Amino acid sequence: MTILNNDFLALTLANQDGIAPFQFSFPGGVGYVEDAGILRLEPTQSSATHLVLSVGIHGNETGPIELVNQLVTAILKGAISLNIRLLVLIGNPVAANLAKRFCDVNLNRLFNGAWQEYDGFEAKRAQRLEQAICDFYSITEHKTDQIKLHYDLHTAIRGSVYEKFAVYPYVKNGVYNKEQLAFLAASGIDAVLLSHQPTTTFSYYSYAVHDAHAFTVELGKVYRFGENDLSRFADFGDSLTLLLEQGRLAQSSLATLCIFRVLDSLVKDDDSYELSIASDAKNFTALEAGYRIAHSDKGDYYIKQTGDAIVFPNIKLPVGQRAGLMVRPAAMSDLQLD
Ligand SMILES: O=C(O)CCC(=O)N[C@@H](CCC(=O)O)C(=O)O
Ligand SMILES: [Zn+2]
Repeated sequence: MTILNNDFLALTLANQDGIAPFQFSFPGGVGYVEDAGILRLEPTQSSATHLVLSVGIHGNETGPIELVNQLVTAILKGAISLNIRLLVLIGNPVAANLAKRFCDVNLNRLFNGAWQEYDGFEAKRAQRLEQAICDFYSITEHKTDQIKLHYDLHTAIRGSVYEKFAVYPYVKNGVYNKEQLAFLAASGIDAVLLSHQPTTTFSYYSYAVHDAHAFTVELGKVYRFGENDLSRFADFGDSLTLLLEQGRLAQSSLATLCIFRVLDSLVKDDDSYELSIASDAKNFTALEAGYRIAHSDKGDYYIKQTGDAIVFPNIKLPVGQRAGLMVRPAAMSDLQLD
């Protein structure tokens, strides 16, 4: 069996509930479709670099899905010669077919085993995706000098002052990887948010459980399939192509990266919860000290310092979930880098 027209996305969307595993060859390696939206590509030459590219963890975030599907097609046709191990995950094909962020529960809150507390499609899917990553990285066990990477690609619901940005999952020693930051800078990323606590996101899972260099990467704003301007992701696509072909991380000066530390996670604590932010206000809009950004019958949240900003404001979610992140600009020179 092969992937018709080398179009892994079409195969995935046509088989959203599952697919019998099959193997095929492509110029330069062997491919394994392991399940719906789960594709492993093994180059002929063994490699110490193990890259996970996940897209569509939120079904309506279609731009990165189209970008990665193009890269996969190019590999399968031989237009990109693959020299590292690659696992491609199209996270939520059911929601993608419905043009929805998720069906039952936000998939990107279910990792690190949190799926065990939920029912429904996404809970099963989070378990399946964790298993796919475990299997993929298992080859690195008892080997030295292995490079485990996971870029979880998203697009944001609103526009952003910094169009492309990354979330650096919480790192327990507070030391950030210079090579990864330089890779993000070279890939057209404008800003990086340093998380302040462990979470149940996909990128945090890969960092915490597998010790991978893992990031949530926001490549712009949400659009429907066919409406994305992929030229806006060209820098990221070029960096990925270099990595796939040569196993090298593109590098640029860190000077172009704006750094933000996450101060607080705003949590929707009651049905009465409101955020005082215009529906068209962009992520990273700076706010004045003392401004009441959140209010509910249970309490308020006031901006602590002028210049603090909100990212991912959203109250269309269940009580108990994250309604936004409060962030504060930081200087790159204040970061501990290795
Ligand atoms: O624009 C929004 O409000 C959400 C965009 C999105 O899906 N972001 C991720 C970030 C994950 C992280 O914090 O690492 C999410 O909310 O799951
Ligand atoms: Zn997302």
